[in-house]
Amino acid sequence: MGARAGGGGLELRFGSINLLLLLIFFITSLFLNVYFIFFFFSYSSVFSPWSVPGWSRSAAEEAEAVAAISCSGHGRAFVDGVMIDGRPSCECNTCYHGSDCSLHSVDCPADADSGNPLFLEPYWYRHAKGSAVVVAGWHRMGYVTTGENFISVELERHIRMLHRNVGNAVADDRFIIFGAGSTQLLYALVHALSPHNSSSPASVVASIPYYPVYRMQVDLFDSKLAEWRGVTSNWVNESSSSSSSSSDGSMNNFIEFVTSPNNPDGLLKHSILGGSSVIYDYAYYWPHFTAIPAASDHNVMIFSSSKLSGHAGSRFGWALIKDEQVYKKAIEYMKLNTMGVSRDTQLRMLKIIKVILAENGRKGDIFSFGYQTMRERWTKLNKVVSKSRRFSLQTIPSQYCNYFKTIRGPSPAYAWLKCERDEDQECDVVLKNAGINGREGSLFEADDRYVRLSLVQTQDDFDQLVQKMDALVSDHQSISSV
Ligand SMILES: Cc1ncc(COP(=O)(O)O)c(C=O)c1O
Repeated sequence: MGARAGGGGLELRFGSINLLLLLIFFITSLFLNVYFIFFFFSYSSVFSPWSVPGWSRSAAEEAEAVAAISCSGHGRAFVDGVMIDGRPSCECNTCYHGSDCSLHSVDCPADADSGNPLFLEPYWYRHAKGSAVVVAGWHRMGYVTTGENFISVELERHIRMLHRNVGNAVADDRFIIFGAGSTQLLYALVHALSPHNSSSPASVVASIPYYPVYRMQVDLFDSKLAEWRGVTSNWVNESSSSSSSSSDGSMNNFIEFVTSPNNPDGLLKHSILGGSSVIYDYAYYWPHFTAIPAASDHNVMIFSSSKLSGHAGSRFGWALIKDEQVYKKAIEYMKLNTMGVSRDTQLRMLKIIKVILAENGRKGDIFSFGYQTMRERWTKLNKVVSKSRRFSLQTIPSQYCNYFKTIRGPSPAYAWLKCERDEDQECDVVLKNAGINGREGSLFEADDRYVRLSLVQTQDDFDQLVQKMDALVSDHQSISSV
């Protein structure tokens, strides 16, 4: 009995060991199964990594945490900002400082110099949700994208739609190229329009006052294909007579830049030479800055997101081109120069243009917002400047706008201020002494009695400009009344 009982105890012991082994085997197998299933879903080529939910969550959380950093309404923090105390620091507007941009320097000069289009920043704050883009680590790592010549098919389609909706340019049945800002396209098109089989270079010209980068690029690249020849009006007779007289095509090779509305004076401009090689720079041909009298339909038209949406930092521009040969030469230039525009930029611009299109025509769309902001600024500055006869501003006529379907007043990107007194030969010095930094007329090959004042920067920049201008004008009034 005892022996049997002992044998039964042994059996029981073996039974428990078996059970334990079984349990260990079961747990190990469970663990391995979970591990392999996880591995399979995470790294298998059948199920891509983006099928793992929540992979963008930490990036979104990081972006939202940085957006929540308070910079007192006088600055902003960015995810890639300089880190201080473990978080990105505030980047303050001009004349504001301190860790949260709350301190204002009264003696600081107003910055009306640059064309930095931050007047549109508040619009994008309002549309933060719709305009956010998630860029995965593996997003379009290769050189290619959906279309030929490194161009996104969808972005191209949306750009054409945008022109159709705004009515500022004929974009259908036109070739399109993208550039790293319109800056890159300016010279790409000079190159493309230059006759490659002529014995002498094309003459590149523009009308005073003109955007100086045209001249600077032609001079810098110093190509045997194109040469800067200065002011368009000097060549009117030459270009019309030369076309018949020259056998090698030397003097009729004019490339004329036309900026409309013009930087710096905001006026709508047309070609003077009337040739076929005219580059229409339409960086500002959007309802924020001008009435849109008609859809333009020229051979070469350049646009820029910098002044359309305010995303100057994304460096994106495009050109609409009628002639296939010109297009091919421009594409060749772009291929050798940068192999197209950053695919990350194209992704971001697609989203931005989608938001613009979705809002298009609604109350508060980007064009209404842009026009209202620029119109208010222009009206305010005019009121201050008109208090004294020492200064004057350019006159821009009110005009019917096909976009707003009404006659609208001027809302230029820049004030082209003139010092009217004989002794104020250098207007920018007069302004500098009053704490206003503008851009002197001679930079645009105009008289130094003129200064360009930027109206497209932050509201803080504009407020400081108006305040300093008011003080200058009031000062002059009190002196002249003594
Ligand atoms: C008339 C004009 N064209 C072109 C540009 C270049 O713009 P972006 O290279 O930012 O597109 C500017 C910039 O201010 C401009 O004023």
